[in-house]
Amino acid sequence: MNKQIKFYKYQGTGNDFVMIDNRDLEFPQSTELIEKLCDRRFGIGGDGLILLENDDSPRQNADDFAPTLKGDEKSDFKMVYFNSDGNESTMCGNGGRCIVAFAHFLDIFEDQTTFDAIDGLHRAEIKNGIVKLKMIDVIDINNDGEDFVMNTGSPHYVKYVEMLNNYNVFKNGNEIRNSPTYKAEGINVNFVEALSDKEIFVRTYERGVEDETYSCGTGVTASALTFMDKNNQTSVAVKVLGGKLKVYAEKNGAGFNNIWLEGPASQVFSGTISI
Ligand SMILES: N[C@@H](CCC[C@H](N)C(=O)O)C(=O)O
Repeated sequence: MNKQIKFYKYQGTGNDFVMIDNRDLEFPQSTELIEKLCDRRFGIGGDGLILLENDDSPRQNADDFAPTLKGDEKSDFKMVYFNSDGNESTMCGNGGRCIVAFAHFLDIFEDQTTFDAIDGLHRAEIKNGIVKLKMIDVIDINNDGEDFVMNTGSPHYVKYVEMLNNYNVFKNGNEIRNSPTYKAEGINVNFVEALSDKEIFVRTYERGVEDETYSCGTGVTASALTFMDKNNQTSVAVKVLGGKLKVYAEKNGAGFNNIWLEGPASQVFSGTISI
């Protein structure tokens, strides 16, 4: 007999996700099923799939993220993220903003929340469809030739280019992602063009999607930090193919802390699918 799965589809600046309320742990998780649900022809379609679950993890390093959480107190929910290739992956910034909008829709919190993700606890707030998400601290920004490499919850490569509108993001992103240094672990590759001293344009080739997406939150964050570092700034506006985001951060030694990613996140449609 076919099983019916209730799903919601969310997007944050065009980075789109199949969202499932899995607080009852009934979702029959498998790589094949998730890949199929994310398929744009045979499934619902999405750059990734996200499970919203109850947070049952013992707290680790909670102080930085949520000083209000003590001992075995729980956060409001847990985010489990999978890329469209069906594999569980590291943090997704736009997915994080979308799950906050989803948890708000489910009445899990009113306007501010703390949730657990693979890279630790995240604070977030929502107002008029705009979600502001606190990202993990970035310890340092490394150089690879003239380019930059860092971890903003997921691994990112940042390269500055000109005429980004006409740039071959798929070809060049795929080449860097599959180069000997990065092939095994994989890396997300961001191409950046400065539009002014207040705004950058970012296009990203995503690991696990193995294609360019309309936006990548952890990639936008990484790109923004390189620009803010160079220009000694505490915020920057970011244009992506799917809309606009903003990043705020404070310099801390070789890295940054108090990093926030802000932008729209919304429900597109919902339904049931038989598997
Ligand atoms: N779209 C994401 C990044 C998702 C994770 C990435 N594909 C990886 O596997 O590292 C974002 O918005 O941050």
